[in-house]
Amino acid sequence: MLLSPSPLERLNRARADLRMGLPVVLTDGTDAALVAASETLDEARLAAMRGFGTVVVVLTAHRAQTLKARVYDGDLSRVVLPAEAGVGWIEALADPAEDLTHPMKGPLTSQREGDAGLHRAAIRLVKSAQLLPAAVLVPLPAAHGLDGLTSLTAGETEAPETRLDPVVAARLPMQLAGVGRLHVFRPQDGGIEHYAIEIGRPMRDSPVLARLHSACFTGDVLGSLKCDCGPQLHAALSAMQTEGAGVLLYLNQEGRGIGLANKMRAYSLQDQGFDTVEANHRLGFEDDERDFRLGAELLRRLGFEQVRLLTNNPKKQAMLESGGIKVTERVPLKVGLTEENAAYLATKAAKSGHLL
Ligand SMILES: Nc1nc2c(ncn2[C@@H]2O[C@H](COP(=O)(O)OP(=O)(O)OP(=O)(O)O)[C@@H](O)[C@H]2O)c(=O)[nH]1
Ligand SMILES: [Zn+2]
Repeated sequence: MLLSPSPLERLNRARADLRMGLPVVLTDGTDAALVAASETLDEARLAAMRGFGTVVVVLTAHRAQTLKARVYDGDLSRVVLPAEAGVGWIEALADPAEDLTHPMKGPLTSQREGDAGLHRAAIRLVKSAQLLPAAVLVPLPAAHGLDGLTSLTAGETEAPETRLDPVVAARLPMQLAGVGRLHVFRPQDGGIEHYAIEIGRPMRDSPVLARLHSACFTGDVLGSLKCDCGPQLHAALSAMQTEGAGVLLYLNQEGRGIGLANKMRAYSLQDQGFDTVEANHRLGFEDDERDFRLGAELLRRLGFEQVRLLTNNPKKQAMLESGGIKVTERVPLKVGLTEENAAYLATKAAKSGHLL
């Protein structure tokens, strides 16, 4: 029917459902399962899920290793929910906040038999909802229909490259960069908007000075000393002002794509002595969960094919190039070193390939 939601629309609906604590149905042709996010599931819905059979908590291998749970599926582990365990137990499994003060007790039993395809899709889904990467899953009898719940196939949880549509652009005079134009772009999947700021009147037929800046509420807005984002943002705007032209993409990928709530969880772990990469792993994330295809798509939409990229991150350059944008030059952006962020910057250089 013309009015029914497309796979992409159902994907975005599923993310909203999980954030509300509502389970969704995942299928893969032969099997089906009910999936909820560990972080938002309540006791009543957990009890209803138990009615279908053995419930498992799906953890990423990173998180499972921290908890010493066995990993039989490569990148993830399916931990069986004990009969007496409730949502508090699930939360302790998912959230490392209390790992040191209240270590998980008792051996964790991981499932070994059967296929983990739906479990993998479940992790992908909760991550893309910017929740803790731990899902609660129970197999459903194949023919079981659950009215009103959003249903997706495992394949549909893999977000295709997001198309972005221009919404509006308007003139913006700025302290550091002079007069520019701010463009707002909206992803077709209904996700969060991203911004592009054109400084001056950049030409389309020569490489433009460009910055792809990932949102950092703490650094950009609050002037946090834990990272270098604020000074980098300001230095990029100033460089574009000096040059008379440039384009700054402000991508809403807070916390290298894990969202502010998870970034603050990572900061708590950093206060316990873990570095920025270890903290992401303890939470169950990869070092960097950003999708830089977005930047290439935005530049193309604005008519830019070649850039001189302000960055210290060679991966950004590589991703842009694989997205079809020619990077004629990498322009280093080394500003904002403080006593508080020296270790953070050193870790990025040692573990994430950033150039010092
Ligand atoms: N997960 C996590 N994210 C962080 C932490 N500190 C900063 N961030 C995020 O890291 C991202 C940094 O973005 P950028 O400065 O654009 O990228 P970059 O990889 O540092 O590369 P550059 O172009 O060299 O700056 C932002 O999304 C910040 O919110 C942290 O300790 N943990
Ligand atoms: Zn920052």
